[in-house]
Amino acid sequence: MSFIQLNNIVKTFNDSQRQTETLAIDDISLSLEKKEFACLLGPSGCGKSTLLNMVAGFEYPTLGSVKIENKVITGPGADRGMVFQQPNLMPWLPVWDNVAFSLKLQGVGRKQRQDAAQQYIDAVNLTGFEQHFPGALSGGMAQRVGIARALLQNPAVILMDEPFAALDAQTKLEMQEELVTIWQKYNSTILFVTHSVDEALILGSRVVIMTHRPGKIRDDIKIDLERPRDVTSNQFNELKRYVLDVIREEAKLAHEAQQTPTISH
Ligand SMILES: Nc1ncnc2c1ncn2[C@@H]1O[C@H](COP(=O)(O)OP(=O)(O)OP(=O)(O)O)[C@@H](O)[C@H]1O
Repeated sequence: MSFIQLNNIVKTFNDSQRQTETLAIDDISLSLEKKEFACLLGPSGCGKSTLLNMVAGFEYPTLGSVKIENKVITGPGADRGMVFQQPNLMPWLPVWDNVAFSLKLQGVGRKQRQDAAQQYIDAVNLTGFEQHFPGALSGGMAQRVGIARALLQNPAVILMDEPFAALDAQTKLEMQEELVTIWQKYNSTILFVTHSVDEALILGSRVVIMTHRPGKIRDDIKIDLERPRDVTSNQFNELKRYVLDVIREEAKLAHEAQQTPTISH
């Protein structure tokens, strides 16, 4: 039995005003093992975020089931930490208090929250910035706070929706390296949505490619490259060529299909 199981997922969204429904995901089955770092890659609108949100418990499948440790997911839980593209920090709270926000909600005292936050602040290389407020942080630093906040709950699974998309290239590279270190240190299972082939191949132990909408699994590739990944190596570039070919073919099919996104009632 796999750690996370998505079984025959179909997802439609209804637009009651326009009397239409969108078939976003069409029969996806996917299993993730513990400690996997799976990157979800696919064209815009293919349902990557929807799949992630179902594992998070923010969305539910129309058909099929999403299970973690063989239990159907019925809502968000502390076993799953989410990191979004924007970290959505509380501007009136210093870094440490943002990181430990879930403990504040549980009524945990200040000293305990501060102590609990410290190891995660250190893990994301923000030592010394504990008392800074979000307004004084760069984009990369703010995203580090978001990651530390997710880690503090010691989740078995970290769900990441394009967390580095808004960062500059240099910061992105640093954050990718740090994330791999964190993944190795905390033995996390990560499901990571990205648009970037390079990012998927730098991070993933597995890259799952989706088709254009309605999303299906187009390819599922195990990435055995040594870490840290050498983006200039032949093996990296062979894989990159392969993935780019699949994506180009998918884009061509999408263009040819010229499919209308909605089904009228
Ligand atoms: N709450 C919603 N209501 C209606 N339609 C939705 C909703 N959420 C997603 N969709 C539709 O479902 C499809 C899949 O959306 P989703 O955001 O999962 O795709 P994505 O692959 O993450 O896209 P992108 O890469 O552009 O972020 C899209 O057509 C989107 O418009």
